[in-house]
Amino acid sequence: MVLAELGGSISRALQQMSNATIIDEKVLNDCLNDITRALLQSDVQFKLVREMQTNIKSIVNLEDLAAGHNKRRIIQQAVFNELCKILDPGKPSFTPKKAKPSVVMFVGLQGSGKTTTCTKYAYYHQKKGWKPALVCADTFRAGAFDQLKQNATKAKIPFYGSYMESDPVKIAVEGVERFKKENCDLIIVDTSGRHKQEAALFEEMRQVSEATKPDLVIFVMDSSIGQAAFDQAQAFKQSVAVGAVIVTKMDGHAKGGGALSAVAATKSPVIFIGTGEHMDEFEVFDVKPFVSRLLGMGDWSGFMDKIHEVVPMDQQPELLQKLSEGNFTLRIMYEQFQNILKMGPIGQVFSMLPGFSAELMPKGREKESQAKIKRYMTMMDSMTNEELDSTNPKLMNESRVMRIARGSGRPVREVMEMLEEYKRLAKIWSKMKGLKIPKKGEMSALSRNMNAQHMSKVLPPQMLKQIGGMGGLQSLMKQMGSSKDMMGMFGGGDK
Ligand SMILES: Nc1nc2c(ncn2[C@@H]2O[C@H](COP(=O)(O)OP(=O)(O)OP(=O)(O)O)[C@@H](O)[C@H]2O)c(=O)[nH]1
Repeated sequence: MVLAELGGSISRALQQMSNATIIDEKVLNDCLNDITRALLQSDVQFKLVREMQTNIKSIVNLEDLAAGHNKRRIIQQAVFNELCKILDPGKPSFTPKKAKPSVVMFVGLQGSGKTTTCTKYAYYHQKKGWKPALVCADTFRAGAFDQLKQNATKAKIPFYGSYMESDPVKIAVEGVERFKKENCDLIIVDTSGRHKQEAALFEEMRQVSEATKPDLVIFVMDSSIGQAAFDQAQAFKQSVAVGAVIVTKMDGHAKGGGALSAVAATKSPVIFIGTGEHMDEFEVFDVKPFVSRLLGMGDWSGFMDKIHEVVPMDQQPELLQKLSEGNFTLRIMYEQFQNILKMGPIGQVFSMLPGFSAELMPKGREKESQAKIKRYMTMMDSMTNEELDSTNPKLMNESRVMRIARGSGRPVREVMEMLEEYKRLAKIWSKMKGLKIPKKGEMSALSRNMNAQHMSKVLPPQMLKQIGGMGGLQSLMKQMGSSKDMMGMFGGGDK
């Protein structure tokens, strides 16, 4: 996401300043001007940037800098604090409680990603043991109900809506009542959008809100709207009691700075960000780790959380067993691809570690490899169970390859390429053969080394070099304390 570029620009400005032999007012001003420019280019509202610049200048004491204190740290800390201040409205949003019915209403312009986000929000909670339900009160856009129905069905979430009824208030009330009776604890109401802010939209929102009395109204904003973010967020806040913000499409070319403006305009926190079209491309938004990452200061807890979140713990012992027997099948490859996709581009995950920035992965490459993984998965979707579970490379004869190519609509060349990739991975994983499976809490040095060895083959060479080669990787993994977490990244574990 382009916010990484903002982080890079700020880091460069700080670096340039700390390279200067004498820090005088001019050097400090140049540094702050560079930071200001970077923020404006990322669509942070002009007024906010101005305020921030003034605040930093009043906090940073030139004498401290001249006295040889760590200049970079002092300014970085001031920038960190100011960015956190903008993103933290000072009070948390309403948090629904499990097993107690809450109504959450979603509002936003058409195309902001509202309907998709409703389902992502429901799915996120469902995975955590909630009983969510979706109500489609969007009677304005033809096809809105079908879209919600499709998403909800895929995620196995109960839904309510109507093809005949044109009154959104009536549908919203009926849906909320029904799901309250069914003991759902998170009732999500998707409302209509319009292409632009207009009176009819705001009036409809007010009516739905009055009739359903939501515990929380979430404003969904497309991160690519740029400098318009502040005014748009403010307009919604003036019509309904917006209590939280979700910023979508943070994976795209959006500059993302609009998130800061939306918080300032609504005085409500960003609670999640959307990072893709898929159901699980949705991340909890935490101010400090986010800003920390932005400034290249690392986000240790985010890294751990991400890994824990994507690794299906219940699958780990079974998987490790198969690997220790040397059985790396296409199905296992498919499941690992699923993990990688859930985790986000690997470079993005590594950017959460101190000292690693998203710039480490050549820009654009992560997307490319993600798209390739998705293509491979499409081809594997056309395979039979026998093919997916076999460890016999000879099974994949010409006619099978042709059939898979036809079934998935991909060229034969790509199927061959995917099978080559499988062979490459199978070779790497074959090193796990004979690995003694440690009992819970008994992660041995041997398995730790195996992990480091395995990781060294999977990491892009330039990343491995940056870590300090094999030795660096091993000590990094030791520092992380639990090698289980690193194992988990590739689907293994020490259960
Ligand atoms: N890349 C990316 N696309 C997203 C994200 N969230 C939503 N989208 C896409 O944005 C488009 C619009 O999303 P919808 O959910 O239909 O938008 P909406 O705001 O509900 O639109 P209306 O129902 O017409 O008001 C769809 O193609 C979604 O797949 C995201 O986080 N990243």
